[in-house]
Amino acid sequence: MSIWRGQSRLILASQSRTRKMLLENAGLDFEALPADIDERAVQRDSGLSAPGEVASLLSREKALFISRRRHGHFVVGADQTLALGLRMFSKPSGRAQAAEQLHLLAGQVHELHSAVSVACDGKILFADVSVARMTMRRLSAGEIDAYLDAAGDAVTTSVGAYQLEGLGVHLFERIEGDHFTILGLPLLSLLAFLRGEKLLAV
Ligand SMILES: Nc1nc2c(ncn2[C@@H]2O[C@H](COP(=O)(O)OP(=O)(O)OP(=O)(O)O)[C@@H](O)[C@H]2O)c(=O)[nH]1
Repeated sequence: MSIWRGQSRLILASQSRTRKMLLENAGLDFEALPADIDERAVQRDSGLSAPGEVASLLSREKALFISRRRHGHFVVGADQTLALGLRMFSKPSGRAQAAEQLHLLAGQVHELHSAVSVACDGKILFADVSVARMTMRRLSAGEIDAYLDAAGDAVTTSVGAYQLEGLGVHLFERIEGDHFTILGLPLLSLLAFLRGEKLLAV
C-alpha cells in the first residue's frame, strides 16, 4: 500500500540507489529518472563555491531538468557535497582516490551538506539544505587499507567513500546531524512539504 496520494506519480530525479531506498522505505510510489546535467559545468557557470549553496543549486537543477520534461509531476532533486574546511570532495573514482580522501579526512571534522528540491512544471516549489558534522577517527594507512579491502567498490558511490549505515561506521568517533542528511537526502523536511501539499496519506 503506497502512502502517495498525488494524482500523478512522484518522480525522483536521481540514479542514487540510496535515495531510491530511502523513498521506497518511506512507502512512496515513484519513478526514478536520472537528471542528465553536467554538474561541474552548472557549478562553474554559477560562480558558487559554498558547499551548501552548490548542493542546493544542483538539487534544484536536477529537479527542474526532469520537471520540464514530465509536466504535471512533482519531481524531487537532491545533491550532497562534502567539505573539509574550504576544500570540497567528490565521489572517489576508485580505490586510490578513496584512500587519498580518507587519509585527508582522518582525524578531522568534515561537513556533509545535503540539499533537496521539489519542482513541478519547471517551477521550484520547495528547497531545503541540511548539514551534518562528521568527526572521523585518526586512521593509519593500514587501517584505511583494511577498510577499503572490506568495503570494496561501494566506496565509489558515496561522496565521502563511506556508507555510514554499513562499514563506514568504523571510521567515526562522533556524528552530529540528521541520519538522512548523512545518507544524502533531507527526508524529514521533504516529507513535511509533501504532507503540507496533501500528497501523503500519513
Ligand atoms: N548509503 C549511503 N549513501 C551515502 C552516504 N553518504 C553519501 N551517500 C550517497 O553519496 C551520493 C552523493 O553523491 P551525489 O552527487 O549527491 O548523488 P549521486 O549519487 O551522483 O546521484 P544523483 O542524485 O543522480 O546525482 C548519494 O547517492 C548519497 O546518497 C552514506 O552514508 N550511506
